Amino acid sequence: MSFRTYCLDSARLLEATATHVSDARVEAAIDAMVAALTANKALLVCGNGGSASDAMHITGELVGRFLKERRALKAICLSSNPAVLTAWANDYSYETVFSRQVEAFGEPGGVLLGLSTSGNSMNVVKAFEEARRIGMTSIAMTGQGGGKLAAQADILLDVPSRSTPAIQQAHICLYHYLCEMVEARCAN
Ligand SMILES: O=C(CO)[C@@H](O)[C@H](O)[C@H](O)[C@H](O)COP(=O)(O)O
Ligand SMILES: [Zn+2]
Repeated sequence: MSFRTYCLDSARLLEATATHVSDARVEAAIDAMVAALTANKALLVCGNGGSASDAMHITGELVGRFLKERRALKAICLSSNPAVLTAWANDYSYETVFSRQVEAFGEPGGVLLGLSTSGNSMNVVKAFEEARRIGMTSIAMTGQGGGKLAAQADILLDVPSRSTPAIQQAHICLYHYLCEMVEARCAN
């Protein structure tokens, strides 16, 4: 496949995502994030592999800055502390590395944003179970249908594809949009 074809396929998936993921669902995600962050409640973000880097990317935009000068926003990445991840996975289980941190940092009124292209990564699914127990709003960014996360998430943003890298590319577009809108509404 040529790079041109690859780019055109990626563009087609973005177009399909714009149709499949309704503005109403995206607005609901923005509203939940803004409500939490303006109340100084934490936004927790997690994912595995490429989605772990996405979780770091999102929290970097919000703690630091995206496009505007404004106050810091309380966004915490659950995928980026190797001591916590390795100790807990080594002593207990990898399946609970994120739920343990939701227990530590989560609070009623906060938000959990989980990224999983399959929607079936058990550590992300268990983090959503813990978020529900605590009384947090949960947002899942997934591939088509949402997998197991579809039944757990309050708000599902599912990219209509089964290709992990293609879904991740659409996730970047989605979360940059979320960051831009959240930053605009949390400007002061
Ligand atoms: O970045 C990639 C593929 O593009 C991989 O590292 C990928 O994120 C890993 O295989 C993940 O473990 C996949 O997990 P998930 O997206 O199904 O939750
Ligand atoms: Zn990748």
